[in-house]
Amino acid sequence: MRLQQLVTVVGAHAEGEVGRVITGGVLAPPASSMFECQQKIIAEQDGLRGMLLSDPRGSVNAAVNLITPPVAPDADLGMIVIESDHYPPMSGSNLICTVTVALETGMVPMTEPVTRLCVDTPAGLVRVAAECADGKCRRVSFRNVPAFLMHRDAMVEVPGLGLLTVDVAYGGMIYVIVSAEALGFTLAREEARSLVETGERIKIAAAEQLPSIHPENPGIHTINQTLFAGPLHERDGVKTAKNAVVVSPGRIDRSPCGTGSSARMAALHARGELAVGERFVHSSILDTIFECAIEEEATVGGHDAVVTRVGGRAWLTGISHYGCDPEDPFPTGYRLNDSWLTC
Ligand SMILES: O=C(O)[C@H]1NCC[C@@H]1O
Repeated sequence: MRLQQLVTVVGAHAEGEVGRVITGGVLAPPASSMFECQQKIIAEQDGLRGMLLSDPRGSVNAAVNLITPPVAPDADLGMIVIESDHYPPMSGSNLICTVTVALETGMVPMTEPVTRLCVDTPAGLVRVAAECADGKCRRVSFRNVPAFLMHRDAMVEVPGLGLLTVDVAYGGMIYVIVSAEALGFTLAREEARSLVETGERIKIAAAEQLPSIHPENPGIHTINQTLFAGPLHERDGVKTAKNAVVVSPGRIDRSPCGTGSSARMAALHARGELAVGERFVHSSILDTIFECAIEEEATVGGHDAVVTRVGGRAWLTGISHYGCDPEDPFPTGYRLNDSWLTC
């Protein structure tokens, strides 16, 4: 066996969404912030994304996360999220996987019944409470970076769909939020392919027509995911909604989407539909749930914002070692769009 770089990856999923975690074989570059660390990885080590998230070693249906030393002095670990087409500043399902893997493999000491950690991400510091028992991390909840609306009731012309009314909100990455009902979707599993095709079209049109830049970090810009929002219901006194987020190049987030949940809460709060302290149960296309709430109001670059908490569970699925034979013709992988849809 001749492998040029041996990368150790622990498999995990959060409420159905695969978020693998690199625990060895990759050194993060030195940087003065996690955002700079992310930018250096994009510039210098992007081959890792191709190698781990494309055929023949991986798949576009997963994300991988690199655990790094933190840059901020009061953080416990750093996290760089690598998705198939994008490096998001933050990701809820990936954070839940990363924390669960870090605790269950002993990279970070576990304290029962609750381990409190601060994770340094390109979006900022995220404080985490991990409920642990008998060596198992049972639930991870995190206080996300502030979420806010960037465009409210904006109009987007989408080829084949006409003029749509959408919101754009930031929850750790930038979402175009569209009513699922208005487009005839119930968010059932059988709709996955059609949701992906429609969602990618909406994302491309909205990204072009609704420029969106984070007011405090202009490096965070451009809509990169579509969130189909199901109707808000109240069940047993608790606000709840289903959603489906389309992750490029074209698949549905299997989890309820942590950053999308924060973005949705910002939009609901702006309309007076979700108050500070009120519970919000967000469910996925698989009917798995994230328990959410708005903890407090905030402001970001003059925008009204909310600080949200999102919680869910993750499970480890295995440990793999990946590498590349020096004669392998596909060192950074390849893609064929037979397994997803491209517009
Ligand atoms: O939970 C989240 O925030 C995400 N899950 C996959 C797509 C987003 O990164």
